[in-house]
Amino acid sequence: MNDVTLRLSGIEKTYLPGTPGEVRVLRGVDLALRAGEMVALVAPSGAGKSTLLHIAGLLDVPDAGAVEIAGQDMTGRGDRARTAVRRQDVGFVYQFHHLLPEFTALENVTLPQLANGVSERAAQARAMDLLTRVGVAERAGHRPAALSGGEQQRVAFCRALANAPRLLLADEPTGNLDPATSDKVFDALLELVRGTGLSALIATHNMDLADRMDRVLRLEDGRLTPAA
Ligand SMILES: Nc1ncnc2c1ncn2[C@@H]1O[C@H](COP(=O)(O)OP(=O)(O)OP(=O)(O)O)[C@@H](O)[C@H]1O
Repeated sequence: MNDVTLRLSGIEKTYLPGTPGEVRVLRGVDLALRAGEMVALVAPSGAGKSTLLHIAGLLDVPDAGAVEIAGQDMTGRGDRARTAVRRQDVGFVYQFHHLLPEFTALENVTLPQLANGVSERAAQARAMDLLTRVGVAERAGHRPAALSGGEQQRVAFCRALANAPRLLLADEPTGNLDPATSDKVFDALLELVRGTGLSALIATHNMDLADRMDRVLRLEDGRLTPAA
């Protein structure tokens, strides 16, 4: 079905199988994320949300089950195909910004586009547009160290969306910010996402943010269930 951006079917993952340290993290995870849908992922610490986001974003492979992105079944696909789909269709944001420290905000949002073959002029124009929409245009020439935590995360969102991916995966994207800043940074994300048809799976401990998304799913005992 074309309106499903991310489909996970029967995903299983065990670390250190067959050893005393064995951890069965995912035990049959199913998910269908529709185009334009924003879903919150809540989970107790250590429940496996990072593992799940890495598998969904093609950074890791499951032991069993299938990952489909924009209708493409990635099962058994080689590194090149996985990297190509990841670069084009997936954007990541983490708790800490992971921006390149020696480059300005504008360059951090421009560079991923150049890697995808966009001309420098077009890439810079798109980067400025994204930075403007999240309210950090006047900081475009600054390096990450000269930005506040909230500004750094705004730039990180712009970078994640620079190549207009279909899927955004975020792991506690406002987790290191105070509640008021966290709220504003989340507003900035909604501003970027609105009307684009982008689907997002956003892990958060913040239930106020979770409740602002279309659905809330809980990862517990290796499975996803709708949160009460
Ligand atoms: N490479 C690994 N080898 C062995 N065990 C691992 C590995 N990666 C993760 N684990 C274990 O798997 C479980 C899930 O890890 P994961 O990082 O996915 O959890 P999480 O829900 O993101 O946790 P947190 O919210 O604390 O960041 C944890 O018990 C962790 O210790």
